[in-house]
Amino acid sequence: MIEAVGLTKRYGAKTAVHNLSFQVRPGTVTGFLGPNGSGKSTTMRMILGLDAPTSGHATIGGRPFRQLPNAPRQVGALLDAKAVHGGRSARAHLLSLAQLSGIPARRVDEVLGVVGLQDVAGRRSKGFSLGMGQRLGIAAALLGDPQVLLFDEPVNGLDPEGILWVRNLMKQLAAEGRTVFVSSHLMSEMALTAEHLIVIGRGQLMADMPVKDFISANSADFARVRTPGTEPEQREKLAAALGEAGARIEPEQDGALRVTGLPLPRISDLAHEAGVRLWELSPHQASLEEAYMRLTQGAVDYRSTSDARAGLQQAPAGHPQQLGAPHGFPPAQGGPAPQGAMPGAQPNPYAPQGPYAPQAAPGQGYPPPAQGGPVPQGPVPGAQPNPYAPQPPAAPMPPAAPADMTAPHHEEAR
Ligand SMILES: Nc1ncnc2c1ncn2[C@@H]1O[C@H](COP(=O)(O)OP(=O)(O)OP(=O)(O)O)[C@@H](O)[C@H]1O
Repeated sequence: MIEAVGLTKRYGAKTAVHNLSFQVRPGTVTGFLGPNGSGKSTTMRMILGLDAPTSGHATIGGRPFRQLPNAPRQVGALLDAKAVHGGRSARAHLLSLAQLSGIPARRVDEVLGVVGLQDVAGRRSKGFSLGMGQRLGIAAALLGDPQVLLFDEPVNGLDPEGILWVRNLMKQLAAEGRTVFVSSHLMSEMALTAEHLIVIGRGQLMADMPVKDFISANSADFARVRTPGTEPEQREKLAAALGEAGARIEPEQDGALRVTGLPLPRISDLAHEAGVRLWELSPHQASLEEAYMRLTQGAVDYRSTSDARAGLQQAPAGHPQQLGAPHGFPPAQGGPAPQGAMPGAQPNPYAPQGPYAPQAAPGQGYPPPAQGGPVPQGPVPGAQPNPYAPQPPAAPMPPAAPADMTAPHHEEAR
């Protein structure tokens, strides 16, 4: 078993991991999820004794990694697949690791077979593709036939067949009674691989639960309800009526309301009784990916901005060009129709309009999210919405970060 207790890591003013406590049990695959920069690798490095915690501690089988007798036989890890001497062949690399740990040389060929690199075992690893490098890293982790395995983003660079192979390998290792801790930022992949999830955002624990509980807690049915965009008071009135009837209401990014806890006919009746006209009342089910994005939305450090292209692409005279949006479609969030759209293109009649288009601030005017989630937090200063990103619903319940974690982020040299 892996255990973290109050694990905290600060790099100067940057808190990478904050007071993280969890257990990773044997016999199941535990997925370790979080957005980029949320502290997954740092946590794994602390578990493996490669980084010293600022406070708290991590143990494997009750002992800190550095106190484990013959650690490579007990713990295997894939942290950085590129951390290989490129001039060495795959076999030579594994042989050197085996020799350092007193592992018999014949084990090298066994693991090369397990990861499917037997035919390229004599090739220098610097010529390996990303996927081959990942396989070599996994081979190194398996070398000592350890009971505890940590994999940091093991499916990076793998093709679909490779991803399936990793998924089955993880499950098989867990079925053999091993402790398998796998990091990823792909919820969809973890939903297929892991039985238990630990989700972090900005170094803090956001969820620690079986995947099936995460699914049932987060992929509930909901209704989307939209009132005329030109009449904000209608939306307020409806939200109040639904709230009184026990619904949970969250604002969606396009100005609609996401309503859980009431069947559609009841919502319709309540709207009618309140004298509110509806422009939309539709049934939905939150996907797991969406649930994860909602959970971690407020804890995302890196957001892309739209590419203005510095005006480099000048439209030829007579052919006005709309940058950053597909021809003929209105911009996201119901802004004005693009000037110079394709001739004959029609505006989207369903696009949200007017003052409702921008998202209402979470927590303003609506009941707070159920289950006492942490305090909502604003977007990264200066961040622009990515017009190409899937549009998750409005901000749910991101965690309040410690003061020093909200400071503008600069990637520091590692
Ligand atoms: N040696 C270091 N010095 C300074 N800052 C660091 C160092 N290592 C990590 N950090 C910072 O700590 C934060 C957490 O990084 P970490 O690599 O653990 O995140 P992650 O969840 O693994 O990210 P990703 O999914 O992108 O790999 C980041 O902001 C990172 O820049």
